[in-house]
Amino acid sequence: MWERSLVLSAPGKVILHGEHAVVHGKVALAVALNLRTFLRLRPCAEGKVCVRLPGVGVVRSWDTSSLQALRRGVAADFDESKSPSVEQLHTLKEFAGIAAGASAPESLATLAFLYMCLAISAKYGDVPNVDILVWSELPTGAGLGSSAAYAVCLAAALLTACRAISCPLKEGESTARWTEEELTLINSWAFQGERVIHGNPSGVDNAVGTWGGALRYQSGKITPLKRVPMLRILLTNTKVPRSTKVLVAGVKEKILKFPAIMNPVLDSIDAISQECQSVLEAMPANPSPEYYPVLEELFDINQHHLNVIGVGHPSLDRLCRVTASHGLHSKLTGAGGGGCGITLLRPDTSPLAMEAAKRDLCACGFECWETNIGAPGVTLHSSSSLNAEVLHALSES
Ligand SMILES: Nc1ncnc2c1ncn2[C@@H]1O[C@H](COP(=O)(O)OP(=O)(O)OP(=O)(O)O)[C@@H](O)[C@H]1O
Ligand SMILES: C[C@@](O)(CCO)CC(=O)[O-]
Ligand SMILES: [Mg+2]
Repeated sequence: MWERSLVLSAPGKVILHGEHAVVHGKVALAVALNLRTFLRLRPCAEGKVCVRLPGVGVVRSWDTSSLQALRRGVAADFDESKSPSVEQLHTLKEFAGIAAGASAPESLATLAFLYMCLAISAKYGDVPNVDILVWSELPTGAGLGSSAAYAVCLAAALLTACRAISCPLKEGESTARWTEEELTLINSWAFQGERVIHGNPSGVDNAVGTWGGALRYQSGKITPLKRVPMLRILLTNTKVPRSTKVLVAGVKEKILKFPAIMNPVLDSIDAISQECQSVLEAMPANPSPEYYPVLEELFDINQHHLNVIGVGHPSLDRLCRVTASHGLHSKLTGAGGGGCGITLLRPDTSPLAMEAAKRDLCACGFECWETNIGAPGVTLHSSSSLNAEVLHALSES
């Protein structure tokens, strides 16, 4: 029986370099964003599991006993190292009334919840009677890792409710984080949730959502960057919807069709990530403008490569043209095909030039904002540490 009320959160991410190539074993550099997904976990007294996901319009509840029965029917061998099987997902879809090929946000979010709830509780005990509310500052499906932040929050909440990990927030503390070992477990289960949503994720997004900061990621190996300078980044959401799952599948198809053409492009993206890492680690904390031409050129080259592998979009071309007219360099971030782009701001970019660029981007119907990067990973919060907007969103019942 779960008795406490908890709030936890995980950050979204920005990929500086290496999106898509990272799915094929290349290096990616990613940083946590100061926009987060929040989850409130409360006991649900009447033998029920309740889930509210206002971001994707889901309000569902199930009897705990029916989930226990479903769990026995799906398979007993759930593990954080095992991918969800086609048969398991098929059974869960039938149970939740989700059509076979459904890929709508609410269907994927419900399926990921059901899978993680059954799999985690099968490994660590009974399905807990919990009431879960998820609210996010992140736009959904825009390249900022909303699926991973959601999966990391679910993994942390469900593992805590099943007592597979501790509840480290002490009386009087405003925030707390889990141990490295517990974070590793949260990350592994979040990866399974990402698999339900994405099909074939690399794991970079859930790693950043779990550990935060700035990371180099390659084939499951997570290395925090030695030193990250204060980078100013303008984030622009083109608001063109797209699905990471579809884009990742499209790149795979292109590689299979033209291996001799596509593999060198992926190798070049890998080299860009490595070059960028060397430059970042050599930069002082408050870098002077002379470091920027290389970073800008790497943005330009990678943006061309991402177009070559088929994940560009006319809206992203426009974003790059608009910022270039103000002397600024941009690339898409995340899966592409629309969604968000990032623009590197130089220390000597004048406030006037930035305002002019923002005005022109907004005139295209885009939304933009300057971001802080390197936010903390998954975190437990006391209610008193939450700002008014988050408290308001989480007090909806
Ligand atoms: N706040 C949320 N509540 C419930 N489900 C969410 C939430 N945020 C994201 N999701 C799930 O994640 C899906 C979006 O994932 P997708 O990977 O396509 O985009 P993204 O993670 O925002 O971008 P990227 O993977 O390129 O960084 C949604 O369709 C939904 O199923
Ligand atoms: C496109 C991709 O590389 C990043 C999505 O944020 C997919 C992944 O790594 O899982
Ligand atoms: Mg995603």
